[in-house]
Amino acid sequence: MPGPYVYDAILLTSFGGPEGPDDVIPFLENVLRGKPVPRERLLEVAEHYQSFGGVSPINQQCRDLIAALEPALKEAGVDLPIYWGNRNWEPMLPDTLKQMADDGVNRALALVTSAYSCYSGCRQYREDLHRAREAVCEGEAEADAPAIDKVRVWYNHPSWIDVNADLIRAALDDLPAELRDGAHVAFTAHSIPMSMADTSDYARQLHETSRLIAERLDIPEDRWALVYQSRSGRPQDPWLEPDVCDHLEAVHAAGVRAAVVAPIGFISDHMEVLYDLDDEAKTKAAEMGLEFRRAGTAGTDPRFVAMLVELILERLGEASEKRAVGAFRPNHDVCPKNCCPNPYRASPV
Ligand SMILES: CC1=C(CCC(=O)O)c2cc3nc(cc4[nH]c(cc5[nH]c(cc1n2)c(C)c5CCC(=O)O)c(CCC(=O)O)c4C)C(CCC(=O)O)=C3C
Ligand SMILES: [Fe+2]
Repeated sequence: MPGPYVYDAILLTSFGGPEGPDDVIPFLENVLRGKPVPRERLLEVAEHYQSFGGVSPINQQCRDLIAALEPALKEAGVDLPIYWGNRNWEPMLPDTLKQMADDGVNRALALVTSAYSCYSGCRQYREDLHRAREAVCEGEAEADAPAIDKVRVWYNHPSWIDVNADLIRAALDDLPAELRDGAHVAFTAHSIPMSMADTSDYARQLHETSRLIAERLDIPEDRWALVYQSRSGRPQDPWLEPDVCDHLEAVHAAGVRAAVVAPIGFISDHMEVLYDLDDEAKTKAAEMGLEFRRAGTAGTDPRFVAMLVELILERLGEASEKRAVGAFRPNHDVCPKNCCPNPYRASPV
């Protein structure tokens, strides 16, 4: 077996989702605990999940990703176990960390399923990991819980650009030939409150990813835009805009006849993609007579999986370089103190 490495396990760290109708409300209560989000919004989103039988696609997507990652890691000569823990639903991170501690894991590398930096996608996961370690120790010496580092965000990794560009190309090619050349591309990501956006690189990174993909596909600046979806929170709190549906209405009014919506903010077809895009945005486009295609997500695309292996190899000291394209350097491995601050309260990490 190769090694020994600094790490003795990989930890897929994700959001979690309900796996049946009875899970939906407790899951949403976990997501929104302590968050300034009205109960009406919770109940509205519960209906989105219930319309899919109360089952979120995300947990199966995590299982599929692990099934793809395991052989790819072995192929690269890395024989490390992959554990899996979530923020909001089983398997919950404290249970996973307990298992890891029982198995004798000393130091693990967390693969967080978020390509961009903000409190939700970065520090909140680090807080979750911190609390999970505390739960494992339960008053005993903290040394009993595995130490955990996190891989860098990959918004500007060449493979992330390649995979998403190909998915968008396929959606464009699926449009009627006479509409293809004038088609508009709307890159979308989860909206976040301005209080979170102003203190992170989220919008800057998303813009860079969008720009790099548009450049790759030869889409001129006036034919693409970065927009947001799935706004939550209180109506009076400002969130990142424009909303994808408002944007589709605006480009349609300006004469656009076909649009591709590309959910670059998500690594797989999460509930937000299935509901807010495949249902809401698509319906809106149909009402207006706008030809609409939704580009796919990375999922278990072999190039995406290979990129994740590469990010792991970087941290094992086995990659020849840290690859990044465009105007910015590869993002940091270790988050500085002021990285993605908690906009709601003081952070324990
Ligand atoms: C930036 C970001 C990502 C991308 C980075 C990452 O992947 O982490 C993301 C991913 C996801 N968000 C998800 C689900 C939800 N997000 C919610 C609420 C919120 N998301 C926020 C931001 C983000 N969310 C924010 C600022 C809120 C408001 C409350 C708060 O400040 O935390 C709510 C509550 C209901 C609502 O209000 O919409 C739900 C159910 C799922 C699972 C989907 C599935 O089941 O397939 C995934 C992958
Ligand atoms: Fe979310």
